[in-house]
Parts: sequence; structure tokens; C-alpha cells
Amino acid sequence: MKRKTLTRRSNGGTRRSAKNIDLEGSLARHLTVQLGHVSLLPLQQPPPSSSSRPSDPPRIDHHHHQHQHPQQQQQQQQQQQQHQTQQLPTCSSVSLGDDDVEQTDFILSQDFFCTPDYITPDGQQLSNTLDFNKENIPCPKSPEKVTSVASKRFRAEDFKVDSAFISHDQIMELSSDIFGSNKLATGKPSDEPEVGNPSVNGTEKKQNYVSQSAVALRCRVMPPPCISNPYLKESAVVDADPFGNQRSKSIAAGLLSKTCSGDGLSRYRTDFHVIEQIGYGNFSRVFKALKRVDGCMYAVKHSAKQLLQDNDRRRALMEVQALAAIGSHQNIVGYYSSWFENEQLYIQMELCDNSLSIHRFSHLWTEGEVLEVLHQIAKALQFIHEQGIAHLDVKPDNIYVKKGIYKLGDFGCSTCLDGSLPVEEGDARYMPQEILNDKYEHLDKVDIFSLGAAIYELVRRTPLPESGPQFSNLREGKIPLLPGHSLQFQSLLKAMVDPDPVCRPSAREIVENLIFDKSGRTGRIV
Ligand SMILES: Nc1ncnc2c1ncn2[C@@H]1O[C@H](COP(=O)(O)OP(=O)(O)OP(=O)(O)O)[C@@H](O)[C@H]1O
Ligand SMILES: [Mg+2]
Repeated sequence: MKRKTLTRRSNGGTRRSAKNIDLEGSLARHLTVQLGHVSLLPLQQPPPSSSSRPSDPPRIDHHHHQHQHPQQQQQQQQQQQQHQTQQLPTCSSVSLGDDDVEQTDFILSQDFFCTPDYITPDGQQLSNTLDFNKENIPCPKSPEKVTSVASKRFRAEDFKVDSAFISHDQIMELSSDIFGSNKLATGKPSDEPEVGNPSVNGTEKKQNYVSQSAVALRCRVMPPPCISNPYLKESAVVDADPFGNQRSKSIAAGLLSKTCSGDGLSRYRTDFHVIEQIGYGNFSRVFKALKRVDGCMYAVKHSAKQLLQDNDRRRALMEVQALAAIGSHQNIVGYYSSWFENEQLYIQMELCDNSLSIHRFSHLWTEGEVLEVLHQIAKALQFIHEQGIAHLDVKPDNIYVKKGIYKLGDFGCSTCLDGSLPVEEGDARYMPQEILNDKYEHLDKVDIFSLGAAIYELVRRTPLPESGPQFSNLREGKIPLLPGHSLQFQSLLKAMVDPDPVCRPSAREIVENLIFDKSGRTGRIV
């Protein structure tokens, strides 16, 4: 694409041609489109035939103005105004349609765009070369404002009342003030402080002014590396190496080092108001926290200890990577965000009411109720299994309830079904025999066994043994009769804890089991 650079010099001495004039007319309209409310007056050019130099924008020369005879001055100003009214279209008459704007991709010189000629100081040294040492050079000073703050307020009130009552001298005075602070652009006085105005509230601005863009540039630091998500198979197809695998052998360490440094502020404390601790596990603490910016409550889980070893960090990261890869599902605890802070991993999650462990033994679970749990968590398992992910720690502790909806949480042990990730088995009480024998061919069926064992525990209202004959019986698929429960339900449960993983139903098969149609999922089956 052809690019054109427009540079205007402060003395108005830019070489001008008909094309240039045309171009600047387009530019003025272009600027109007961008700025909307900005008056075109200073930018509009008289026709080339005008005797005055067409490149000169309306310009107030304070010194010249002071030495002129008042009548002469007034006459000259009236002529100038008339000339503008006749020759120049008003803002409203300028078509703002895109068609009118020349289809040229401009790079507006900063001098032109940010510093209109009338505030560009004379004698400004322009260089065609880039000078990177300019950061701390004070900005050139614009002409001093003539008026004081007090008179500014007075004029502002007058202006609001009726501009017709303002004398010509007042207009000129106002204009010169406005020129200094760019207020002519809107034609309205503003109480907002003006950026770049050399005189604010009558006090001189400091000379060591650094532009915002320079500050932004300074703030740009080398970003931390991206971490490839092992749960997302598509991520391997990326052309470049956005994951910075060549940059850092210890990816998590790279991320950690970047996220722990910085401004020293705690994102957790800055973004959240911590209400209370709501839980803890072997590796983490979980807090109920109000997010300041959106006013909603979340569960924020962070690692109990500082993750000083790369392996610990990787392990912790797998939970958020799994959550992020899995995505949103009604029966899975929602994941929002995660970050490292103080060498701990923080995870912002959907806040649930409680986990099933609370009512595990106190509540008399009806068959309808346990079927509801079974059906909803089976749907969660179907969702993750279809994405090639196994949970590997399904148990009442990790099943949450929120407004009557059951949600699977704590993906700290989740892994890939294809064996591409290490297997870290969950709570042994809910693990099938094959896992204890290090056989990982059917990891999805491990989740099915665990869910069957969890439901069995809810119905029995007694904790599952960690060892002994009852422990072995369960792994052999032997469960005693459950009085008061339908045979269909007991058969389903028995199938779920079958010692042969292949014989266990899949999550989909469970979801589609007819038992859920019959039960209405909340009623009790006799
Ligand atoms: N999203 C949530 N909403 C409400 N409470 C939660 C949530 N997440 C966790 N909790 C509470 O915090 C406890 C510990 O959470 P979690 O099981 O995720 O931690 P953990 O350290 O991974 O545990 P584990 O020892 O099972 O590995 C839970 O038992 C539950 O009481
Ligand atoms: Mg847990």
C-alpha cells in the first residue's frame, strides 16, 4: 500500500502544490471524521488563487496584535472572519462520508496531528533523523497564555450565557487563550485540564515532561513465555514458536519469574476483597473473594506452599491448563483466570455453595437424589472424556453443588486419555484395581469406577475403607445389596465398579441409561 507522509513545518514553509492543497483538504475532512467535534477552521485552506499564502492557517500573532491600532485590528479581524465565512464551508456542510475522503493511507506526522501550527513554537529545530535520546528533553514551550485563571472562568460563564453579548475584544482574547489550550476546537469552554497546556492553574508545568508514548514504550517489557497447553492437541499445529520453548528450558520458571516481579502489587489483593477461607486440600487453600471490578463472588484457590521447584510449578499448572482446555460446562466448576504471585499459583473459579463431602454422611440420600448426582456428573465426565481428558480424582469431596446443580471440580490430577501425560492417581479409596497395578489403558473407565464408588458411599452413608477386605471387595465388583434401592440402580452401580474396565459403561452410556427417564431424576424409585 502506498503511504504518504505529511509533515508541516512550524513556520508554515511547507512546499505547497495543488496536490498538497487537495491532500490537506482531504486531511482536514479526515480529521473531522476522527475528531468529530473539532472545528475545521484552523485547518481549512483558502483557495489557491488567494493572495495570501495558502499554507498559512489562521494565526494570531500576539506581538503584532499588541502594536496594532485597535480600529485597524478590529477591521482586520472582521475581514478575516468574513473571508472565512464566505470561503470556507462550515463544519456541518462538510460531507463526512467515507467517499469524500481520499483513499490514501496517511501517516500523520506527530507534529501535524498533535501540534497545530498556531501552538508550534517558532524556531523549533526539526530533524529528519530519529533521535532516541530525546526522552528527557523538555518539550518545546508553547506561547504563554495571556490570560489568568480568574479571567478564564469569567469568560467561560459569558460564553455559556450568550456569545452574542461578548465584545469583539473578548472574542479575540478568548480565542488567543483558546489557541493556547486548544479550546477553539470545540468552541466550548471546558473545565477539564488540558494535556500539553503549558500553563495550568496559573502555574508553570515542569520542564522535564515525557510524552505518554515514551512512557508506554518504557513500560513495554519482554513478555513472559507462553506455555503450550498439553490438553489441547491443536496447539501443536502453531507455525511459529509462540510458546518460547527455545527461550527457556524451564517454561514455568520463565512465567513465574516474570509474573512474580513487576510492580510488587498483589493482584490477588488488588483485584479481590477476600471474604473468608472456605476450604483447604492437601495442596491448596480456597477462599471466597469478591472481585472488586465486577462485584461478583468467586472461589480463589492458591497453592498452600510456595512452588520453588519447576516440577511443582508444572504440576500445579496442569490443573489450570486442564480447566482452560476443557472449557465451560454446566456440570464442571467454571474457570476464570489464573496467575502466579509470591511463587504461588492462584486460580479464580466459580464459587459453589459446598461440596458433597459436607452432607456425605449426615444426609439420607434418596435414590432420586443420588441418581441426580450420578446423571449430572456423568454428563461432566462425558464432556471431558470426549475431549480426551480424564479427571482421575472423582469423589464426593470434588463434587460441588451450586443452586441444586452438581459440578465436578479439582482437576489437579487430570491427564490425557492417550497417555501423553504422566498419571497421578487420586484418592486411593476411589481408585480401581488397574490403577493400583499401574495399568493406564482405560483412564476414562477409571473415572467411571470412581463415580460408582462415590455414589455407593453416599448411599451407604459410611466412609469407604482405605484397605482391608471391604476395600478389596469393591475392587472386585462385589457390592452388598442395598435395601430400599431398585435393582436397576444396583445393577448400574455394579457395572460401574466392574473389575474389568472394558465392561464398565462409558459416561455417555450412563447418561443415556433409561433409569434416568424413569426416575425423573429427582423422584425416588421404589
Ligand atoms: N469452586 C469452589 N467453590 C466452593 N468451594 C470450593 C471450591 N473449590 C474448592 N472449594 C473448597 O475447598 C476445598 C479444597 O479444594 P480442592 O479440592 O480443589 O483443593 P485441593 O488442594 O486440590 O484438594 P485435594 O486435597 O482434594 O487435592 C474443597 O473441598 C471445597 O470445600
Ligand atoms: Mg479436592
